[in-house]
Amino acid sequence: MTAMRPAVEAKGVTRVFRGTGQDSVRALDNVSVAIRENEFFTLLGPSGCGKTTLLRLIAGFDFPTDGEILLYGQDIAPLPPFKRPVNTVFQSYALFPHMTVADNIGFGLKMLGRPKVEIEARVDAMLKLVHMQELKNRRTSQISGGQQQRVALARALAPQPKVLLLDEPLSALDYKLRKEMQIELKRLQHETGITFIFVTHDQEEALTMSDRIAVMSSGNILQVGTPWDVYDHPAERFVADFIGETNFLTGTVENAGNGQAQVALRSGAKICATAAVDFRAGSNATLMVRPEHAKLVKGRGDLSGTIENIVYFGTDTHIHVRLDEGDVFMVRQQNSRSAGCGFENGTRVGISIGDDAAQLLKD
Ligand SMILES: Nc1ncnc2c1ncn2[C@@H]1O[C@H](COP(=O)(O)OP(=O)(O)OP(=O)(O)O)[C@@H](O)[C@H]1O
Repeated sequence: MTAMRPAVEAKGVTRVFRGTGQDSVRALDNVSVAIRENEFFTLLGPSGCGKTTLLRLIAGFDFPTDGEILLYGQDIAPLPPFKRPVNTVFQSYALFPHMTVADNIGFGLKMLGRPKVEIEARVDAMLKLVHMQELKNRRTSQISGGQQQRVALARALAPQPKVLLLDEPLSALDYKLRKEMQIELKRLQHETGITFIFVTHDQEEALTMSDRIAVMSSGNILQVGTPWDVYDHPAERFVADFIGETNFLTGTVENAGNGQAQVALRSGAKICATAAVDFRAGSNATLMVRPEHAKLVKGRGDLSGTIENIVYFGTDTHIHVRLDEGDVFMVRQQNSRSAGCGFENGTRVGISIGDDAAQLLKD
């Protein structure tokens, strides 16, 4: 099956930046990952976790200290950046302000020495792809940020790379435009069939756009999975905490097996949880419960506490409950037009955690 063939593979890649004297930074630490052909693959993680470093190694702007990068099974170490079937869209766009939109888009093809008629046809096709035909002869200094972003994409796509690397390409755009461009990028990836490797530290952007996400921290990939995998079945606490909002509860595992566990909470309640790895009975455990998977009840629940804060968000309401054990637990309720959330600050409430709501985590 061609769809499963890795387009890009990192095998045991380490990149150490040596500073002056003793200090050195291990930006990537023995990273292995396989990115499939035609995939929208996202590298997600906090600032400094190594996302850009991995992208630069794939592009050929930098070299691994150890390990190798394969493109369709071939080690690409000997290939300089311009010989790799890979192109990059930078955060800054890096357009030429004195050139027209069309000349910017055709620039890479011109550098490759392609014939003029081919360049013109390709530029027209790219203008159509990014819906910019009308602005063909404008200088890029005379178009908006969102339009510049489209030109940068068209320019990177014009030479028909097999892989497109995108380093936080939407971060300079305002919220609405960013949302529009997210949909636009998905459409472009779908229409061109090119493998996209997208870097972001914005978890919402990663969840909405990606086929699969690699969650990174301190030079390591902690989990690779679909948006659903990493949101609903995070393998460890860092992933659960970094993606979306979540509640953590501590308890003791009573029995576990076959991906399930029963955990006794400090409140005395017993909760059934899914478990990505095996846990031994008697061990201490951290449970994760997403705020939308818990329910406030007026009587007794699995947990009990007092409402401390109610925050209205339009589509939903976040209700913060101070548990009797001391921590704050957040419940998210969807709003309806006809009624408020039905609770008030200072009210004693129970929190009910459904059978399928909790996940046991590795710390
Ligand atoms: N040329 C360099 N020399 C020394 N250290 C570097 C160099 N480039 C990156 N680093 C360090 O390597 C680590 C990873 O950096 P990288 O740029 O890959 O992170 P990132 O996840 O892309 O972060 P951001 O989201 O802030 O762009 C950081 O600690 C960074 O300071």
